[in-house]
Amino acid sequence: MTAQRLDGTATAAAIKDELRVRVAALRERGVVPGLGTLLVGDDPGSHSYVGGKHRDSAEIGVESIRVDLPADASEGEVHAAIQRLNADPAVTGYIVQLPLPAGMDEHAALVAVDPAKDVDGLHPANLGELVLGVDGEITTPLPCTPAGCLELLRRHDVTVAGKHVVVIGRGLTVGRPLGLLLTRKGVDATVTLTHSRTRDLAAEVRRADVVVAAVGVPHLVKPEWVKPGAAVLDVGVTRVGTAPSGRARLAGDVDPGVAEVAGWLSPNPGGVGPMTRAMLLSNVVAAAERAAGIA
Ligand SMILES: Nc1nc(=O)c2c([nH]1)NC[C@@H]1CN(c3ccc(C(=O)N[C@@H](CCC(=O)O)C(=O)O)cc3)C=[N+]21
Repeated sequence: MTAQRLDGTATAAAIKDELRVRVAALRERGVVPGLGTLLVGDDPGSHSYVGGKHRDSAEIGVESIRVDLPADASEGEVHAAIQRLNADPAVTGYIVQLPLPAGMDEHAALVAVDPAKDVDGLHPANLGELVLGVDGEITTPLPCTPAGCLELLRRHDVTVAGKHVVVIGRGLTVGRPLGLLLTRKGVDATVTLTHSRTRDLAAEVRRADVVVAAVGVPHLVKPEWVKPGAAVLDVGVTRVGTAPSGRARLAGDVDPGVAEVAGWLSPNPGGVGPMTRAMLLSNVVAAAERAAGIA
């Protein structure tokens, strides 16, 4: 492997160390931050991610409020749970884990979250700030995975200003908000946002200084597609079977051969996933500070 490793596990640990200090300061003032999760159904990936979020919270002194509903819960039950989380003073912020069971209206669920408690940064009011607040500092929570991608690059001194970033995937949680974030003043990347109808994806990727793959197609990005020295972030993850040990076999969006061509590569697991969780905690701590009147 020639590419340098964009180590999300180590970077997330450093961020958690910083957050632990801020949580201790809040607790000293009698403010106890709490992270809520609402999980509907039994998707194994979702269960694993939600478990990780609560483990991280415990590590830095953030309380956990976990609400799990069965796969056959009604839309009314989901919305009742959202209203309880909105009203619960122990919940500083919470997320509605996606995807919701097939047929359930995800947009309606995201809109029902109190924007002040939306630590996913996915409420339309908060996503709207990414579009409308182009110039100034924004104080609303940023979507966790896009923010995690930028922070992972920043903490490895990989700059994006003036560079060409090709994002693969236009989904709500990663590609679409990442494009908005990258083109903000002060970040200043030039972005190509590609998707399933892009005509020649390989040609787009070849022009990229930075590639972010967030589609959930195993090993989509091939070594021949990558400009030598480019930075590559492998965001997507797909369960591709079960190992003899019983553990899920996971595959990222980036072919392992890319490590021979890229200048920087985020491992998967151990790259953007832990950063997503660190940014979620960062949003919770910032929300608690805002609620306590701390700048
Ligand atoms: N409302 C909402 N917000 C989300 O942020 C959200 C979501 N829904 N739905 C699903 C995706 C996916 N996601 C991940 C978070 C952490 C890891 C993570 O920590 N992964 C570990 C491995 C964990 C494992 O082995 O299962 C790693 O990459 O090293 C992965 C994926 C958040 N998402």
